[in-house]
Amino acid sequence: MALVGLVGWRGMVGSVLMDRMQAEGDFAHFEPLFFSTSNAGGAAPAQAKNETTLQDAFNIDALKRCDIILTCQGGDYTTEVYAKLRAAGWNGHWIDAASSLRMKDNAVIVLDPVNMPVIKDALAKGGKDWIGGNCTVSCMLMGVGALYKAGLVEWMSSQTYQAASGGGAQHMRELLTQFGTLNAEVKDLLADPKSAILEIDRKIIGKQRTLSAGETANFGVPLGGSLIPWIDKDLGNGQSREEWKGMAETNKILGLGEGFGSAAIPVDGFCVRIGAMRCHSQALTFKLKKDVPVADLEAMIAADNEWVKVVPNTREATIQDLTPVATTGTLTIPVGRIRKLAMGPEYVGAFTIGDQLLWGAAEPLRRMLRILLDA
Ligand SMILES: NC(=O)C1=CN([C@@H]2O[C@H](COP(=O)(O)OP(=O)(O)OC[C@H]3O[C@@H](n4cnc5c(N)ncnc54)[C@H](OP(=O)(O)O)[C@@H]3O)[C@@H](O)[C@H]2O)C=CC1
Ligand SMILES: N[C@@H](CC(=O)OP(=O)(O)O)C(=O)O
Repeated sequence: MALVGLVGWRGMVGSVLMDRMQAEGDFAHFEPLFFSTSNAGGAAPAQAKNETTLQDAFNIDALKRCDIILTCQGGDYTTEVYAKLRAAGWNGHWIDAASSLRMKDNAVIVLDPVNMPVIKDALAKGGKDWIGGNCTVSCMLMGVGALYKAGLVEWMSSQTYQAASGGGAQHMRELLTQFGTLNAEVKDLLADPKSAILEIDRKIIGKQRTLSAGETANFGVPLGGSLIPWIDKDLGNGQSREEWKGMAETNKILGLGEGFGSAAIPVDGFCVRIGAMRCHSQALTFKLKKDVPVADLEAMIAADNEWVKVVPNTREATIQDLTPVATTGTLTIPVGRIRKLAMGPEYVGAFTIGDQLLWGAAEPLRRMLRILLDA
């Protein structure tokens, strides 16, 4: 039975992964070896079989024992360990949630319902590095990948509404703390139905502008009752790194662009942090290569995979089924608001949502592990 090293299993992404692996019976297919960066020698979780002690996640000899390593520990860990491990002669499979290795030539961005042919091709050529995609990109392609697969997309623009969880657990806590502080500021006024709304508004903006450093330590500015139109690093060319990933990763996942000897499809837009908990939403604008009826587009999207769900473009269906609240904790990828735009018959709009800890992070990794184990 393959020995699979699990690193980062108790973090937020790792915990979602462990839950999914448990639910799918994955542990029956391998011998797990649990690692820790902070508690080597401690007790491994209940899923451990023969190896019940936590291994040191920085111990190259311990890591070298594994046939496969799956890490959700983060980019700093990958940067510190991966090269040393390969330099020490380890030739196993490396599955990783972090972005560090994604754009390396020998790495495949894994999203098998969308790019199984790319994965199979790399496997046949001896590929060993399998990296999860950026959460917005993975969720978007799970929703509207059908249009790309059909070769219909001339370009796409995405405007994202990204949840606090994308920053990590502390960001989710900070958002809720801010909401609590704001509510407390106007609690008495809210309880009085005769109080003036502009007085409430004045007190809220006053509080938002004077939140303590501790209450904005993670986002840097207030997010509760506001938004932040910048995610990840400043690339210095007007684009954020999160926005850059949209085109770079979409094309790499699909096996398009320079590295594959074909033209890349332009993808660009703005990435915005909003006060949702763990679902990333996106408003998409497509320029299609030809005029395709909306009903045909809906049918193609609906038939693409078992998780995508076309939401009828009506008010009632949209507000019920096309929200982060409806989507959180599920593998369903709703796609709605599909309609022709005023710019012309080739211009199509759509809105899609995904749980960024499931399809956005843990699920593609879990599935890649099963692909390797079942090969
Ligand atoms: N958050 C996200 O939305 C996404 C994250 N990713 C990638 O996954 C990586 C991990 O993200 P995420 O899971 O959010 O990170 P977390 O901060 O939740 O967990 C990372 C590690 O922190 C350590 N840790 C320290 N204190 C605690 C604690 N109280 N509870 C749990 N773990 C603790 C654990 O390591 P140990 O057990 O060794 O101490 C854990 O594996 C990211 O850096 C990123 O590269 C990818 C896609 C989306
Ligand atoms: N940057 C994403 C989360 C993430 O971890 O992305 P990546 O895996 O591309 O670093 C967000 O903040 O919503």
